Amino acid sequence: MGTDEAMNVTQLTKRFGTFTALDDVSFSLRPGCTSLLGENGAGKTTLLNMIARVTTPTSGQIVGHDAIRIGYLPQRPALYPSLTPVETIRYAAELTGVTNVDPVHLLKRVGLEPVDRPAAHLSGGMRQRLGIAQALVHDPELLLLDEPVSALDPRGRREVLDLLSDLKRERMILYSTHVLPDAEEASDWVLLLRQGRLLMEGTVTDLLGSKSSIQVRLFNDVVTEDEWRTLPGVSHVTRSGTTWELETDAKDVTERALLQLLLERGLRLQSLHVGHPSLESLFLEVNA
Ligand SMILES: Nc1ncnc2c1ncn2[C@@H]1O[C@H](COP(=O)(O)OP(=O)(O)OP(=O)(O)O)[C@@H](O)[C@H]1O
Repeated sequence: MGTDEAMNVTQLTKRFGTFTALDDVSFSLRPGCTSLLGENGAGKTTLLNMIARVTTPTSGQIVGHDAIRIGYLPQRPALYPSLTPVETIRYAAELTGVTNVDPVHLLKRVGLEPVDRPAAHLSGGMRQRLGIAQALVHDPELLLLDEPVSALDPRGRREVLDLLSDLKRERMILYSTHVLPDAEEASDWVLLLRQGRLLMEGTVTDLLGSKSSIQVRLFNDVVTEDEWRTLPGVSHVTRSGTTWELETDAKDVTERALLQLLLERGLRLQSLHVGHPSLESLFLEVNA
């Protein structure tokens, strides 16, 4: 293991009967924050469960995870609905045999006031932060989080992603998500899983390459798919409802040509949004 690698996963495979949920996955976990990106059923939970030692691999190994303390926030964290945040932390500390935890301090660390309200009455974002605090009780060196933001509203999502960006300065984090922008937010490194296989790994910039997606909506939907396709830089055109999505590797050139086209045709723009390509088109790219 190199000095920068805290844990090595080697040829990890997990089968459930004849079904292979994780297939020959190898990577090294680095310091900082890594996101595990993949669609539903890609094998994210299966991988996290094995790193957290909840389940054992069918074959392959994980080297280094015995030497580090690991905290795990599962997809559906077990919070006792009737316990207040302080009681929740005290209970988690008792279960893990930790005696020196200051619940109020820990709750403040994750941005929660020690409110006198049972977990059942907290907002989704607050409950998730309480779950994170619970996973931090024994001061783990590696924090594993399974889809920590997917069930949250935009505000809760923002709060938790900001918290991860903050926490990654003091410990390693590995979190799973099926949404590309969530992977981009807090992570320094991304592992891309599909159907149990590790498709690629790298920084978000590596994964995206120079691809952008331009979403365009007109008041009159009169431009044809072929016309969008002939704009310079455009490699892929899809349509959802009245919105066209143009994938391009030269967004400025495409945008200019697009505006020129509208001007020439006297068409009015309803909305234009430049963002990342979808996860699906990333997969197409990798498989090409
Ligand atoms: N105990 C099990 N028995 C049989 N199949 C399982 C079991 N656990 C997971 N699987 C299957 O393994 C595959 C990967 O599941 P996993 O939960 O790891 O995916 P995931 O990427 O976490 O997806 P999600 O976002 O839906 O949680 C799925 O097809 C799932 O149905």
